[in-house]
Amino acid sequence: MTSWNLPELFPMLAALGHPADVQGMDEKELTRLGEEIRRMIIQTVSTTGGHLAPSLGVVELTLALLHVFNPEEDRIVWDVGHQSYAYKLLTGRLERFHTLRQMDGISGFPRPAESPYDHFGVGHSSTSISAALGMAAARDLQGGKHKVVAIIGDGSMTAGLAYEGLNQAGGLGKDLIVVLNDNAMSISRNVGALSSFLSRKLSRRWVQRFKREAESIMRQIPRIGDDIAEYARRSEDSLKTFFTPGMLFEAFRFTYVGPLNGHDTRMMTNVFRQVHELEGPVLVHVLTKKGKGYEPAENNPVHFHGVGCFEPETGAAKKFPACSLPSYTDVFGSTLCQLAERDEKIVAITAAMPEGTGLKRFAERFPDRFFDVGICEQHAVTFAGGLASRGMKPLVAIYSTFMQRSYDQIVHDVCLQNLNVTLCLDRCGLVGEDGATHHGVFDLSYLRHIPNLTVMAPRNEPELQHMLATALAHNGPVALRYPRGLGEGAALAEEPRILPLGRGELLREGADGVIVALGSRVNPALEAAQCFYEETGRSVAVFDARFVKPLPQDQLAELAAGQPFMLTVEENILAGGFGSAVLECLADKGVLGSLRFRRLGIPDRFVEHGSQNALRASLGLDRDGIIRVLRELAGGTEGPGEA
Ligand SMILES: Cc1ncc(C[n+]2csc(CCOP(=O)(O)OP(=O)(O)O)c2C)c(N)n1
Ligand SMILES: CC(=O)[C@@H](O)[C@H](O)COP(=O)(O)O
Ligand SMILES: [Mg+2]
Repeated sequence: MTSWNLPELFPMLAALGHPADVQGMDEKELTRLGEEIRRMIIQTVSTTGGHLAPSLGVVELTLALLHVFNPEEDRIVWDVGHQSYAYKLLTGRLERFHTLRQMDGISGFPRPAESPYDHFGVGHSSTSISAALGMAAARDLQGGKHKVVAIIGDGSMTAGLAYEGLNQAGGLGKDLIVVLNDNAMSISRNVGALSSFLSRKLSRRWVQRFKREAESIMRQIPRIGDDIAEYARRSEDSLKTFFTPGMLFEAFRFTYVGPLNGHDTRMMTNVFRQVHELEGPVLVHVLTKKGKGYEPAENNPVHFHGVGCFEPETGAAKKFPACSLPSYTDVFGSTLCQLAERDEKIVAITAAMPEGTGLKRFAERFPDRFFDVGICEQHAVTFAGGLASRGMKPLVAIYSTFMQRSYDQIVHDVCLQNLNVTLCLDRCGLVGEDGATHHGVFDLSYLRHIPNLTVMAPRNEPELQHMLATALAHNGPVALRYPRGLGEGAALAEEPRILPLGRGELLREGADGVIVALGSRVNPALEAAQCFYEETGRSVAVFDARFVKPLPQDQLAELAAGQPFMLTVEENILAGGFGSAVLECLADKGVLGSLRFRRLGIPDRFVEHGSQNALRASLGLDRDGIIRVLRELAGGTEGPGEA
């Protein structure tokens, strides 16, 4: 794509000198520009992967916003930001758009470090209203006159944080515009009472019938019935207002406008111009279609929510070398179904991500024991606590990065009460192209210090099976973390077994040093030790700790005895992570002695986007990185400390 002749293929996009140029365009030009934007997004994402359907759904909305609001002065905050590709194309990133989500390329989400038009960093949902309100409060304190606009999806409106923002906005009464992009979809079909409320269809027939029946009832009221009926007839439009979603937002003291056709640019620009002059908080409700303008995505918005490379002509996934390996997510999902067949107390909870967490099959097999709570991670954990308090065995499957939202619920509503809740943290470690907002690199540090909680990580597929069985059989809360992507190719176990708690496994003997690895880093450690032996004749032991809590303390103390060095390897931030736990253990046992000790993990900074393998290599967490540290330790040289 770098060789594309942009002026030839995308003349209007290429001619855009400044986002404000959109303001001078007429309806025809905006339509043509929208077609170019769609074509660019489809072509680019077909080779880079990314959030296709969300971005295609807001092309007209983005054009209407930039036709009325000037991102030089006005502040525009996208919620999640996965739908911001059109916005990026219109705000100076056309030339770099082909680097989308690639290492050293532009991010898949708005990032202030990337562009002055990205007014707030997003990626986790439902933050836009709070952030926008903060910007409005700053504006008013600084005597500013610009507008602040948040664009939030109906799925993101299921999170409590959104209502915390609405509530304060209504209380403060500041000028603030919230655009609700309602496509009736989260990643899957949207769930919850709000979703059905928002999508309530006011059929003319239903309203007519309601009016007839209501009128006949009113007229039966003695003496005053006719007057009331007349009054009701005159206030007919309040009937519609009463039944539109407006009443919900008006309860938050927002002026409600809508619902509008979110693909009618002209009409939206007219409405935004009027809204621009309104005072106080305003909510504009637009109805859009996820994947609009690309039939495969319109027909399958779930698949095309976040998609890998595909053939633009058909939407078919681009075939990479046939790979039959199951993903960790697949193994999790199938094993859970196997265990749930024989234990009806097992129930499963997702926060709007049944496909991503591998719970789709469980939902189909055990519909009564499956709960999609919407994008409500905090609620999910406390809801599980409630289930466990009544003897159920709830399992909460939430990506590591999103589980960060549930920290207090894990402490207060699960571990403090020592409840049988299993937390399954998928996407732990470096997730790749989603980048800094999505890497699951903090969970070991935010979990291992919580009393009563067991924390473990599998090195391969059968270990995941055994750990899931162990977790669901354990009396007390358990957290299980595993990476995004394919497994190691280890044969699945016919029958998952219960592991001895707090016991690791020595996988390779050696007296010339020892590597203590965890989860996804165990196999690279084994490969590194073998390469190091072939290179130097030195034999380094490799130990899979399996448990971060309870740590296999006695095994670690025995392992350290007599060894020249110990190296820990984890895909978690070093601060407070697994290596820290091992170091604390050896220090507390007084066995550090003259042992040279090094920790390999994520350094004290946020890691950008790129492929998982490229990121692991850049941080020295792959086989070659581990070999480099073995050479330093064997040579007695102290390395640079944290990578
Ligand atoms: C806190 C949090 N949980 C989960 C996600 C994963 N996620 C990303 S987009 C999305 C659905 C958002 O739905 P909506 O806001 O309606 O946007 P749409 O994709 O429909 O445009 C989810 C669940 C997230 N980004 N943040
Ligand atoms: C935007 C968002 O937060 C999700 O769509 C996320 O990108 C999904 O990640 P996976 O692709 O790992 O399921
Ligand atoms: Mg939606």
